Amino acid sequence: MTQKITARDVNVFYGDKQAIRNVSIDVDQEDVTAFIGPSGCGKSTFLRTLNRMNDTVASARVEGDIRLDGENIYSKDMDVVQLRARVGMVFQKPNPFPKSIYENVAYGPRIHGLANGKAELDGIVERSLSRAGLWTEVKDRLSDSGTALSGGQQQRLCIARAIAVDPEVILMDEPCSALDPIATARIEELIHDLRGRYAIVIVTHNMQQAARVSQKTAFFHLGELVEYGDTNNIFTNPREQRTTDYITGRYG
Ligand SMILES: Nc1ncnc2c1ncn2[C@@H]1O[C@H](COP(=O)(O)OP(=O)(O)OP(=O)(O)O)[C@@H](O)[C@H]1O
Repeated sequence: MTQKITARDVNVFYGDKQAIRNVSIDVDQEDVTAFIGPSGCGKSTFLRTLNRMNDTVASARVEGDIRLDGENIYSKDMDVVQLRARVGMVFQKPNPFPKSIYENVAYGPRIHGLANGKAELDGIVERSLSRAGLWTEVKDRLSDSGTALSGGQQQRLCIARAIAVDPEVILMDEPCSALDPIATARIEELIHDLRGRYAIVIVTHNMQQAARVSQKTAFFHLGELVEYGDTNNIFTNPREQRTTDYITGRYG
């Protein structure tokens, strides 16, 4: 297993309030890793440390060591725009730009200078939409607005947008929580298809979803990483009482 991300002794504060306590974790390249835990336990906060999205929150402070392929992502030399292309993110609520489907996907490659001319850009757009499982549905209406798509299609468009800049890691923060069961199933299938090409980390409230899509599961509680291991073990044979309590529905 190749470790794509290594995090050591990570603490996150919002002002005086500590949201993450001494979290250390390795994220494997080949796996889908799920972050689970009750509301407010810090899953999203920790996820957002992995591409420095917390930089956008004025009160947030991150301590500790987080590396992408061994490179310290909090070092002064790190180009955050570049980092967020390498570590893409998909949010809870689909958030396409109010632009055409084509532009939603083409925007990133264009600003990162990934395409040499229109034909190459067209190729990236087609490949990204195909990988996101959306191409056949939208290929005849690429100039329609991204916001006119259904919620599930919008979320796949956001995944295509992340894919378009050729990321190494995709972070997903409850990507299905605004979607119906059919759209959810499509995203879960898509996560299966994308596995291996990208390291994927998904925050989910839904334990069945974590069990279905992930190979590794991390259980967070009150800002701590209580237990981390193979998804099968976490759900069938957890080591910690707090994990047992959570997966058997005693809280959360
Ligand atoms: N921008 C912020 N400013 C201040 N406190 C915050 C901020 N964002 C999160 N918190 C606090 O940090 C803690 C962890 O929140 P976080 O959203 O990471 O948890 P979560 O496990 O993802 O929860 P949920 O599942 O409800 O989204 C909570 O106590 C929350 O109130």
